Amino acid sequence: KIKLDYGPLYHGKRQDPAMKKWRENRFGQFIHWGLYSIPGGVWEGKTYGYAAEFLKASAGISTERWNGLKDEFNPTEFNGKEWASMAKAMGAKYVCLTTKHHEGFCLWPSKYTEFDIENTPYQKDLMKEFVDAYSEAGIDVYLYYSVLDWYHPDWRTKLKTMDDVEAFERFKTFTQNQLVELLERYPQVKGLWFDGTWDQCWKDNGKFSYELEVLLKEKRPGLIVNSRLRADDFGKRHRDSNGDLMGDFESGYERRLPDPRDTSVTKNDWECCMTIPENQWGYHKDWTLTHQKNTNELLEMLAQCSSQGGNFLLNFGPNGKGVFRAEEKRIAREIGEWMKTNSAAIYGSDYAGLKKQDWGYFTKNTKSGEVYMIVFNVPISYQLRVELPKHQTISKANMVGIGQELQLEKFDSNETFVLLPPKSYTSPFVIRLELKANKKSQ
Ligand SMILES: Cc1ccc([C@@H]2N[C@@H](C)[C@@H](O)[C@H]2O)cc1
Repeated sequence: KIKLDYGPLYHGKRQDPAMKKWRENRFGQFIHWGLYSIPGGVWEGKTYGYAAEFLKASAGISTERWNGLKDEFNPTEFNGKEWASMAKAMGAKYVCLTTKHHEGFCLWPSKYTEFDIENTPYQKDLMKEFVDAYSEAGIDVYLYYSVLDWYHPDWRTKLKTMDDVEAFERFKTFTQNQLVELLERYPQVKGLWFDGTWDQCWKDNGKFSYELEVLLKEKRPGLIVNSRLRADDFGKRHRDSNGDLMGDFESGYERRLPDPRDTSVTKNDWECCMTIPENQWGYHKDWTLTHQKNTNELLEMLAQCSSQGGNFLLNFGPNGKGVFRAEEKRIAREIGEWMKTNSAAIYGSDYAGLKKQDWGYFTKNTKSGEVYMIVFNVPISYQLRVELPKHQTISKANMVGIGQELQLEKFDSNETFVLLPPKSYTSPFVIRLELKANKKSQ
């Protein structure tokens, strides 16, 4: 092992109540909202297909023109309670909102910059309304914060000269001040979701990132931070120079999932963040440009994450007025419908320690020990062939919701056919299993 002064604060999975709640939550809502939400990927009549939150770059917009968007930011239709009730109905147990994305615009009134909500026609502390509404709805609030800041004069991607180093020292102080300010202004916040830490400037500041994690966790005991905050002594990120995770959960799965058979991911807590279109985090006016994931596709991702001991953070991008798209509202409603019947297989679930098979995903409820099959692929034989470890067999199988008991047919020493009534299955369903030890004699 390489000796590190600025590696992880601890090893393994945290077992304190705050982290256990994070783990039980399993399903969260990501929200990207900022000045980029106003143009929505269209500039001077031209539509740009790349991620809408990068429109400044894709359309080659000058900094002053882009920053001028703050004088148009007036989300009069924003209603925190409405947002929170949509998320509640969807079944999200936590939410993560962009307080400041790479553009540097702050959705809260910050003492440390004038590029914030206070200096817009809207003026009000939108973040407070948001945090209060979601907290009152019983949804844990996390805050996304981009270290990368296109607006701030002291931001540097790499530190080439002494001038750069001095500027970046000021930038580090600014960053720390803003983060402490967020924790002080919004005491309900459970954690911070860092982004924009891939540049050399940050890799050269592993010590600072370590001290920042210590400081923030002292300020807010139980605070949860993602793996993107940290760099180690040698500039390694997410995992240190020994391959050990830094931060409280691995957050490198962005718009992608691990291989469903990869059991190594179960060693740490981890989260996949996902867009509904192929690659739009901020609001984009035209979702027809790329594939839009449908509800069953998203439910499969949620099920896979739970089956491998990870969380699923599904992104929504409200427009500049604070309104979600019709597609997003429909998907939220449809996911919520499914969760009403099947959430026992998701909330409080974890890796079941069973082999992944083609019909779908196993999960296990850590409290009850209940084992579930979340089925996405019904074979044309209508027989689910279920393989368990040698010493285990299925004694009972019930469809969750309707409760119907399914016929079982033992096969070989450790396989069971679960027989499905032959009919059309148009959405994923959950089977609750009762397992029993195999009699040694057979
Ligand atoms: C190359 C690249 C940089 C930043 C991102 C940001 N991370 C996601 C979580 C979004 O915030 C996206 O804008 C995506 C791709």
